[in-house]
Amino acid sequence: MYNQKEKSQLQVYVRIKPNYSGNVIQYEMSEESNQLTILNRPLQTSGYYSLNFREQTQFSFKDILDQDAGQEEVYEKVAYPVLQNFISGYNGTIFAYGQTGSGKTYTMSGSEQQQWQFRGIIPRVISGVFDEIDQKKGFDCKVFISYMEIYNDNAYDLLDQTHLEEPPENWNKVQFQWDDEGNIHLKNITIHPIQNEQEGFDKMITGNFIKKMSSTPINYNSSRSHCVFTINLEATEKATGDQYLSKLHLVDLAGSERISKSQVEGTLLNEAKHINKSLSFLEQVIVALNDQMKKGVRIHIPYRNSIMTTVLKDSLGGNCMTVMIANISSDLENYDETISTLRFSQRVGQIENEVSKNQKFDIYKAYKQLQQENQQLQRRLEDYEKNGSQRPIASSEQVDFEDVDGQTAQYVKQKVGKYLDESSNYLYIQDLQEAQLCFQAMKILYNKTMQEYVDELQLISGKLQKYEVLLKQKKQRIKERQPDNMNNSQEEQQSTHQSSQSQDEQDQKGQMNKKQKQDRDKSKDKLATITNDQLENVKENIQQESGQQKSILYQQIQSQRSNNFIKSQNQQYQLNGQKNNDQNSSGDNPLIFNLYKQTINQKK
Ligand SMILES: Nc1ncnc2c1ncn2[C@@H]1O[C@H](COP(=O)(O)OP(=O)(O)OP(=O)(O)O)[C@@H](O)[C@H]1O
Repeated sequence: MYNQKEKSQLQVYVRIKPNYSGNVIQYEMSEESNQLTILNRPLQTSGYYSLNFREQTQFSFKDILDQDAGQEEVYEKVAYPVLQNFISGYNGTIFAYGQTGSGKTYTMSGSEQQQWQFRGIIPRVISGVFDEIDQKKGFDCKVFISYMEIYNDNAYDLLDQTHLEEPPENWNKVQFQWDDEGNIHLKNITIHPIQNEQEGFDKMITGNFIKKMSSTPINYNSSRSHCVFTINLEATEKATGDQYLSKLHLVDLAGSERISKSQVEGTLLNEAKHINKSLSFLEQVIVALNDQMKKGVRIHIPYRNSIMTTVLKDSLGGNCMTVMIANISSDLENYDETISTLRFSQRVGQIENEVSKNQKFDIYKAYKQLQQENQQLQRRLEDYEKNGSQRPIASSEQVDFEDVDGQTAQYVKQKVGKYLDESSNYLYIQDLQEAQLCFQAMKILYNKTMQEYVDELQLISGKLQKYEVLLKQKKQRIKERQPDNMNNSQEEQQSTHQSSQSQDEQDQKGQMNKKQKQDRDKSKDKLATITNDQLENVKENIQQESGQQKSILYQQIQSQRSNNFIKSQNQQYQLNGQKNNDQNSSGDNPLIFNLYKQTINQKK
């Protein structure tokens, strides 16, 4: 999107018409650099454009639309960017240039059979304009259409309904008038407001119909005229009342033709001469513009030599974003014309336009502003004459943001903002009024920043108060827990120690329990996997073991018995005096039973 006053190089696209004949120009395309290289040349060349071996065969473009490029792709790549700028208030031109039959009308209007899917740039732009306007919130938009034909260097209105009844020779010619500043004004052309795309299509169809009616039966299939379909947009910003006016020319030029080759006579010869003449005037304008650019000084550009160059004055070297489509044929028979179109396109591609947004000058607004300024200056002059010095501006003369429009207010605020945040080193002030606004902007910014600081400080102090209360509560709790002397604290320490000890013990216990449980679980798991044979083995082992134990016990009991027996015998002997009691030596002796029990328990 362009900002105010920017350089814009003319953009040139090449579109290659599909060729189904075997005799073709061979070419190569480089996708990265968008270069088209012609690889072969015909054995024999003749006619208008002479070729030699030093002929340029490599050409650069904004983009190459090869034979398979569809109408939608052409619209998206070529027309849509121009349309977007047009909606934003910049002038635009799209023109198709090329030899007869190379596809100019197909590109601009579409298929002659009127198949909707093959519609060209003009109907697509009409739809696009209304789509874009729908998105343009905050603006009131009005769209106007005019349609003009330039035939034999005369211009006619294709939307004048009277032309449907009158023969072309009775039609009013469009008049061109140049003002002192070099602007062109048209007379005898109707400009039609349209509300929607359907009304736009209706105008296009009406214009094409009138054009066809005017064609002689001989040139029925070939457009022998230049056609200029123009859309004007008037966009008014609702908030400010500012108006932007932009115009978009969609131009289908007549085909360049080699007279000797076409061998035409009479009317057709006359037409061909006019077409070639106007195209050569177009070429002269392009050459002059290139010259001007190279030299860097203003030279005369011969716009007035033909009506077509007059109409395209703004589009070539003026305030306009201009795009050219060079339509070429890849038929070897058209080699010279194709090379000629390619050469012409390279010269066009070097032209630079200077584009800017077209804001409508509101004379009433400007008058009011000047009146206000004048009053202020007069008062200051009076004061100066009275006091001999400049007094400060009285508050009644003070201008503030409420007195200026939204755009000015925003501009001043942005300027001051940039100066204060140091993205700009200077603060340029145009007049006293702007100086007042700058100071006010600074005051607003200062107050805003101060308010932000105050808010931040209040937030911090609130947080601090909260922390203070929490701190107090904590201190209080600590105090409450501290009784009169340190003993308590020792006790506290001890109890803490004990509790931590018992805690340790509990932990240990817990861990042991846990371990035991784990072991039990493990054994359970093991038991679950033991087979019957293993169980029998275990049983046998236990039996063997208990047998061994029994015999050990038996031996122990025996020895005990004999000891006891000896002891008791001794006692008996001691008590009864040498009396022998055999009863105490029996196996059912309670002493043996207890010993047995004791041993079993030990074993367990
Ligand atoms: N890209 C294309 N795809 C399919 N058909 C095409 C293409 N370009 C052109 N044609 C067909 O070629 C024929 C000639 O095209 P067109 O009338 O657009 O040429 P022109 O350059 O406008 O000729 P003139 O200068 O005589 O008006 C038409 O029948 C058109 O439908």
